Amino acid sequence: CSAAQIANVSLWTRSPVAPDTRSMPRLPDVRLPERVSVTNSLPHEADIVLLVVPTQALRDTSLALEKNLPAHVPVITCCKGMEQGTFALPLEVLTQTMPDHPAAVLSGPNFAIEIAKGLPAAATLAASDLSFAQDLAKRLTTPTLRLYASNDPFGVQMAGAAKNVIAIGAGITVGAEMGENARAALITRSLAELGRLIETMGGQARTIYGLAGMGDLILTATGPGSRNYSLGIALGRGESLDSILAQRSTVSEGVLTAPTLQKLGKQHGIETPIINTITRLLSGEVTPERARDELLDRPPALE
Ligand SMILES: NC(=O)C1=CN([C@@H]2O[C@H](COP(=O)(O)OP(=O)(O)OC[C@H]3O[C@@H](n4cnc5c(N)ncnc54)[C@H](O)[C@@H]3O)[C@@H](O)[C@H]2O)C=CC1
Ligand SMILES: O=C(CO)COP(=O)(O)O
Repeated sequence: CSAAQIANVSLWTRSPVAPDTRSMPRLPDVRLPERVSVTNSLPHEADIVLLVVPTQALRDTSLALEKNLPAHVPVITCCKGMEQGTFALPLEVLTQTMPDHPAAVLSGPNFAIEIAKGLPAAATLAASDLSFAQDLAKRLTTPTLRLYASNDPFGVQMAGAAKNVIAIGAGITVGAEMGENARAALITRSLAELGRLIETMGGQARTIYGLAGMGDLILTATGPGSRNYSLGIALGRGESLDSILAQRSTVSEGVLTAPTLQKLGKQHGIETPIINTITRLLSGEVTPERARDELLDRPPALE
């Protein structure tokens, strides 16, 4: 059956839902459908669970969920980041916290507000067992959200995490008024860099050209609705990272993912000049102008 036929959706959330308008602070102007019931208790039974919390909260949230949920229930992570300290991708976290649950990842160019409004979109549903991914994709596809199955969960997660870092870089080019050519060059060359990283670490290089890679990059490295991109714009204009973060109540995953990716690249001996530069920009080690000069000054290379 498709999600269009799923009768009951239970939304576990800490956020308040206005009883009269059924709207939430993070999704203003959207009325939750009547078939969505809102709860602040974790579920004891479900057909499928989607975990949508900031990556750094995934371990605690999934541990709490594991205590409640029977082992057969599939869990899908929608997180786009890497755990600080452990370098774990979301599915690795779930393998440790919910080892008896079949798990998958959902990722793609999907601003939550547009999905909630029922605007058309597509995404990738990935699991190492392709038939499991295909089954979940079929069950969660709706008339407005088309899901494609993939057997490269590693590549999909790396792409989803890394695109947030690149979106910050793209925002910086805009905030620092470097022009649209610079943003296009940064996005395009980042695809080569991320493809290298994914392939060397055991994923499929072509995943970077799919919805979770290029698709999400096109969205978040150009769309003002992206928190990572808008954070980059503010940084490029000269605001400090601390002051930008102090004004925000929701997560901008790229800030913590950048140094983690940089370390991973180094560990695996992979050249990641764009990720390294964005990491140094975030830590205040270089100015946008210096970063621009360093990237342009690199030795000649084949495309
Ligand atoms: N917002 C979007 O358009 C999309 C977000 N994502 C990804 O989904 C994940 C969550 O993103 P958002 O929902 O936008 O983030 P958010 O910052 O709005 O937080 C989501 C929910 O997690 C809860 N939360 C925050 N910290 C928590 C903690 N320590 N313990 C338990 N719950 C906690 C919040 O109360 C909120 O209800 C991120 O990895 C993001 O990259 C993926 C696709 C689209
Ligand atoms: O991942 C997203 C859309 O696909 C959301 O991007 P931001 O976290 O940058 O807002």
